[in-house]
Amino acid sequence: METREYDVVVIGGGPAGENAAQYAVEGVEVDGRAMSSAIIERELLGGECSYWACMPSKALLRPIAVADLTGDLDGVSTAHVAPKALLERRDYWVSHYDDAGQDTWADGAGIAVVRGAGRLVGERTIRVTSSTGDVEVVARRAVVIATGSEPVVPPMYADALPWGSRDATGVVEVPDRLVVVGGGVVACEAAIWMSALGSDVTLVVRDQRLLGRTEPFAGEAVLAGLRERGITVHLGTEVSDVRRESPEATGIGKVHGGTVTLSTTAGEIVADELLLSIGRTPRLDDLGLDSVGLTADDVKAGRLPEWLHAIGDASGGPPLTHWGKHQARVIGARIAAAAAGEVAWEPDREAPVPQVVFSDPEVASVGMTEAEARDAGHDVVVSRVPTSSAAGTGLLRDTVVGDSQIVVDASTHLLLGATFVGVEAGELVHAATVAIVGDVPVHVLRHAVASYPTASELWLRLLEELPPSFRTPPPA
Ligand SMILES: Cc1cc2nc3c(=O)[nH]c(=O)nc-3n(C[C@H](O)[C@H](O)[C@H](O)COP(=O)(O)OP(=O)(O)OC[C@H]3O[C@@H](n4cnc5c(N)ncnc54)[C@H](O)[C@@H]3O)c2cc1C
Ligand SMILES: NC(=O)c1ccc[n+]([C@@H]2O[C@H](COP(=O)([O-])OP(=O)(O)OC[C@H]3O[C@@H](n4cnc5c(N)ncnc54)[C@H](O)[C@@H]3O)[C@@H](O)[C@H]2O)c1
Repeated sequence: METREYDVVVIGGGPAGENAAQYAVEGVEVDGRAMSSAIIERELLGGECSYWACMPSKALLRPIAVADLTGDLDGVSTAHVAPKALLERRDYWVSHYDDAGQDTWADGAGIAVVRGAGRLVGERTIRVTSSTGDVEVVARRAVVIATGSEPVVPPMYADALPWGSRDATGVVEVPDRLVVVGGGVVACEAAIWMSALGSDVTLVVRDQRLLGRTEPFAGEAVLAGLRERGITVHLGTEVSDVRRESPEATGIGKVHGGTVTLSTTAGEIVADELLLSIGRTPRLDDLGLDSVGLTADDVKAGRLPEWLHAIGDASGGPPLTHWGKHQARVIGARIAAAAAGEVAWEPDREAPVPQVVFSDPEVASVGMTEAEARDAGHDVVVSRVPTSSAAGTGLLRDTVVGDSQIVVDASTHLLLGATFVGVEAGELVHAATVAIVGDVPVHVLRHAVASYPTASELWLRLLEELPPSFRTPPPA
């Protein structure tokens, strides 16, 4: 069998893996020789994010948001979604499911791409299996696991061949009636584009609220937004049985057989397709972890030998592209520094994780919710204002919905968390991320002047709503 050797070998070419392969070796020379890296990829280079997750979902949601906006702005004619053109836009943004562009990028960055499924067979050694035969790939210095995650499908659902997120983002046949199980991020985003494409959408949510990890007021605003679109949402509803007439694996985005019937605590729900979106789990099976004496739990807990690293969804951390890419930069710098006999500089604590949900209204958050901050023992002060309450936000639409909130530590005046709901939420949250990472107390943040009339002036409103004692440093 052919053996190839590189300094760094990354299993999985999603956004996390690609960044790790680049950062671990870029500009690094050891013993007068440039460091080398390889990515092992069994599907499309670019990963879930590029073809079946972030890119297609956002490509579908943006025109819908723009059409909605024109319906809510005097002085402009209302635009309407054109389903065929919307799917063509999706196809453009996923490069028609062709990864030639990513191949060109890897080539330009000097990263080797080994096609096939990678499996550890010993320390720093990976067997890559493909239709053209097996190759052994050896890492001189480090192996990075970046194999992503896959949707959770409990046995009760498996025989019905439900849609997963790949089917929703890759939709080809629009079912007349779509039932979505789950009330998280995928459900709240996919319900919007499936409804805009013409499906009659029903959400079945086990919890009493949507987007359970965010502030309750955010989930309430998204619930109202979905219902306003004519989407039915059953909260606090358990599914006890799933039946489907003639299930058939017809392919991604096509209807997978006959009528689906769900028995639920809200009654029987009949639909033409079922989208199951109840979370994802790290993809660590079939990776040969046992060959090096490890289990999936070791990977998720970070109990790894010094030559092995895990990043992105596979690491069990927050399953978000930007977080995986951040981990890749940190791990990449560690590998590069170690090769040079140095230790990479890192801040003394982990960065807060921001997330933007591209629902309607949009929800963006970073750091702790109020409840999480109190549970962690902080004495907190909270400021919440309507997102419409700055001139800059008010001007953006005729109807600005949602609230925005900051959570502040009462003794240090440091920001612990922030949540924005509504227009420009995804852009407004970055200032909060910067303030948290930079330890900027709110009495200093007041002096970061936002231009009038921009959405960022909402920060002024949030800071003004804090008690006056938060305008000067806390007593020593
Ligand atoms: C519908 C949807 C929308 C999303 N939208 C957003 C968003 O807007 N913003 C955001 O931040 N996040 C979003 N996410 C999450 C985001 O997609 C993931 O966090 C991200 O893709 C994780 O990147 P990764 O590199 O860790 O893994 P992946 O992107 O899953 O890539 C892993 C790669 O590893 C390959 N692989 C796996 N096993 C092997 C093996 N044994 N050998 C070789 N190759 C292997 C796979 O083929 C894949 O290409 C979304 C997720 C979904 C489902
Ligand atoms: N804009 C974005 O950043 C974005 C968009 C889509 C997905 N994602 C990522 O993808 C991940 C997966 O998304 P998701 O929506 O599948 O998961 P999620 O964790 O966001 O939501 C899962 C939902 O399913 C429910 N649930 C869990 N187990 C259940 C069960 N057995 N029966 C019924 N309901 C159950 C939960 O209560 C929750 O409502 C997210 O964690 C997110 O990080 C991010």
